[in-house]
Amino acid sequence: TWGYGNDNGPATWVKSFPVAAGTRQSPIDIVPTAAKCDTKLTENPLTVNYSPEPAMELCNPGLSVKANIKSKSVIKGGPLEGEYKLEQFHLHWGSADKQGSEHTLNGKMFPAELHLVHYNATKYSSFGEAVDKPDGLAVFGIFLKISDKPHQGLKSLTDVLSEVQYKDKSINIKQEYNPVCLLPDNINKYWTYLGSLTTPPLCESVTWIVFEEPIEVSEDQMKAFRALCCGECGSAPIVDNYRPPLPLGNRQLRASFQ
Ligand SMILES: CC(C)NC[C@H](O)COc1ccc(S(N)(=O)=O)cc1
Ligand SMILES: [Zn+2]
Repeated sequence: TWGYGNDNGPATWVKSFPVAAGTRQSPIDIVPTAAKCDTKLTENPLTVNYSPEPAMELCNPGLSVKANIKSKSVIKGGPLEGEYKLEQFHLHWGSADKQGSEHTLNGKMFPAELHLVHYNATKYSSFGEAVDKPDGLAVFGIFLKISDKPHQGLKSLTDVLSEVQYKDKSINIKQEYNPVCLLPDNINKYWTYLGSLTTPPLCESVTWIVFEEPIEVSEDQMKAFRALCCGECGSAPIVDNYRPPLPLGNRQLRASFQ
């Protein structure tokens, strides 16, 4: 099956998923000077209405760590038509701080990138129905950068990652958890473009919203992600689970700010 190794990594995915060679693939390199500032985005602010998730499920599907959301947490506005409902969030990270993010900023990689995955609940009845529709999904991309202080919101997760160290392990976070704690302070500054899932099946169904402001995590929190395993005890660590950027091609990258 697909992965991030030499024999099954991003360059091989096109064999089983021909859309990998499509015209609206993700991630991309974000070049702020090439983005068009669109006042329609500022006039129609992005609004986030997340709710606390009681007993949030955290799992290790083998190539990342993922939290599944049951509560009604929704977003709308900005580039979006209709209301999009939060389905799950997960991360991509590197084996070292110099790499790990999927989107890059003027060619620079961040140590990690957080994805909050939403589906168009106005038009579709489930994530599974929305996942392959051109207006099906909206994903928040949030860069992580290293600071000497741990990220308090992520701490509830990084403190228990050892309990989902192995593939197919899952736990419930006891304390109720509101994913709003993962967002940067300023969500009014973002870039947006039409793209895809960054892993197979690579569906061209995502309106990407990548925030300019990173969230700050500690080196110890990065080490906790890097201690997760791809399989059972003794298997390789989950690291460098990122797809390198694809060409923007004819797409317009829009900015919500000057
Ligand atoms: C075909 C469906 C039902 N299964 C899809 C599978 O869950 C993968 O879903 C996803 C969801 C989000 C992303 S990303 N990195 O672009 O945010 C990638 C794959
Ligand atoms: Zn992702």
